[in-house]
Amino acid sequence: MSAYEDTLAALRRHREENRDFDLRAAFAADPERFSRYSVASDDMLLDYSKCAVGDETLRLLTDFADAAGLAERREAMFSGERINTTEDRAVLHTALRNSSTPVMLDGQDVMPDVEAVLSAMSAFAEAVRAGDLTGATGKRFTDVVNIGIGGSDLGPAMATLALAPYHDGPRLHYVSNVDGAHIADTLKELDPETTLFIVASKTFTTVETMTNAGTARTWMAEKLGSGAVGAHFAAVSTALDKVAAFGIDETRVFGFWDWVGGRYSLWSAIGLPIMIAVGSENFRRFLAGAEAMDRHFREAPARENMPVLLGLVGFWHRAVCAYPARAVIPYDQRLSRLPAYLQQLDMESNGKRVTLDGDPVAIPTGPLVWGEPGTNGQHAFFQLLHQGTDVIPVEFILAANGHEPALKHHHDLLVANCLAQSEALMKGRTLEEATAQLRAKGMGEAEARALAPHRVFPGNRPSLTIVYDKLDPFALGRLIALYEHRVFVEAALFRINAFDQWGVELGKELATELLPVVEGKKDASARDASTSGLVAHIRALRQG
Ligand SMILES: O=P(O)(O)OC[C@H]1O[C@](O)(CO)[C@@H](O)[C@@H]1O
Repeated sequence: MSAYEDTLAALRRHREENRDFDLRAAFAADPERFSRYSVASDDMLLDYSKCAVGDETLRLLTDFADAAGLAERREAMFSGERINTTEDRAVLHTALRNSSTPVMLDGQDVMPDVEAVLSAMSAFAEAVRAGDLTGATGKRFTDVVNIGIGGSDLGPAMATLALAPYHDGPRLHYVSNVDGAHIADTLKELDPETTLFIVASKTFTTVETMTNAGTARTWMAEKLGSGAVGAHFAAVSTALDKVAAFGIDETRVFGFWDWVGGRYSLWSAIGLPIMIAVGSENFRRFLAGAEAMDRHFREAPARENMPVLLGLVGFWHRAVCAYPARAVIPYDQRLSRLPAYLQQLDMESNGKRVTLDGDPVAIPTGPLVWGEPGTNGQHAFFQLLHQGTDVIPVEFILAANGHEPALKHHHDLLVANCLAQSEALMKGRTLEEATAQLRAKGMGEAEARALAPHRVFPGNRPSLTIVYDKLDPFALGRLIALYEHRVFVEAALFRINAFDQWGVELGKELATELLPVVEGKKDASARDASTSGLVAHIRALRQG
């Protein structure tokens, strides 16, 4: 057996031997449990003491990380090796927020290009913000519409909302869905004279984005004349030839590189709408936060390293405890798009079924990631987290301070609720406690015994909590980079390639084949019975 298989077997044995691990007992036995199983860097704290791990678990997990070659793989990423082997690409999103050393790729420093694009973005963004760059009729831009999908949408959309207190530029809108409702509802609110479109697509071939961009171009031409269109469009892409073919002037095109994965691209020119919203200085602070996390990830020893610990605990829950999902619950309304963003980051990266060598994986890989902000989630799905039959580890994210000092009582309630949920998941409520509570309310013995089982919480359910001072641009950059690196750590332990996404291809190919069938230009008889039955039903409804 290899060291990897050996340590995995040891981890599984350890899990079996500790099946009855009880968090309540662990806290009762060890007053130091919180300080032992939490780690801080500046104002950011990661508390994983409410997860069923101990020193031996962490020793085995770090041995496993060594056997999986985590440290070597991390170094390979930072130093520009082509670790995305199925696409033969380097993975260098960390270079986009690097402010110090040269970053070499194939013998060349990529930093001058990175800096040049950042400067061009800043000049463009600041001109839009100041009203120096205007639409065709000379009016300043009041609204910016980003047209993109996946990594060309979710990151900027999430960050724009997260940084709302810093948003002093034009209004931002995000159109992603090919459903015409999305662009129609957006355009309804807009004045073409004061609207700027950014077409954001790494490949500039994505059908949703190209369709929406075409519709936006037609709308603009119909409203202001075709000569006006150029002044109202900019683009972000790695495929500069395709942008030129679409007709966007090269002075309004911001490039990036194939070594930036779509879901890791909000630090690149894909972040242009964020910069227009909050200004280039705040965008630089956002990058600086990510860079601080990069340094921490690269340098801190495993037991003090937040992304490593988050990844080890995530791996423990998924691959050893076999929990199918994890919930990410930001107690921050402005992080309400974070779960959707993390779904792409995590599930498109680690939803893989073969190893780097192409062999079927022997362990479960990336979990289902989902969530909603607290406290809203409490009134929706927390019932299942507390009393459902599956154990779903929860990740709470919380700022100590809000941006509304006049509404401090709201923030106090928010914090109390967040802490209450992790306490409730851990402590639960026994049958005896539930029965006693009902008796104390004056309920008769028979009724109390009948109702008490419904009020039992098993408890002993794992959660971890990330706390920081305030959600400012630096803190957001650090938080996103923390999650990026956690995904990296888990991928290294799963021994999969986190940087390709072949699983999205088949559906795209079939959609291309099905379009003429839906349009009625081709008959559906060659499809399976279900698909052709659905096509027939839809056609009948369309004719009726
Ligand atoms: O930026 P593009 O090339 O339009 O791609 C959008 C998204 O589509 C995907 O390729 C998946 O279909 C994502 O990885 C990517 O972020």
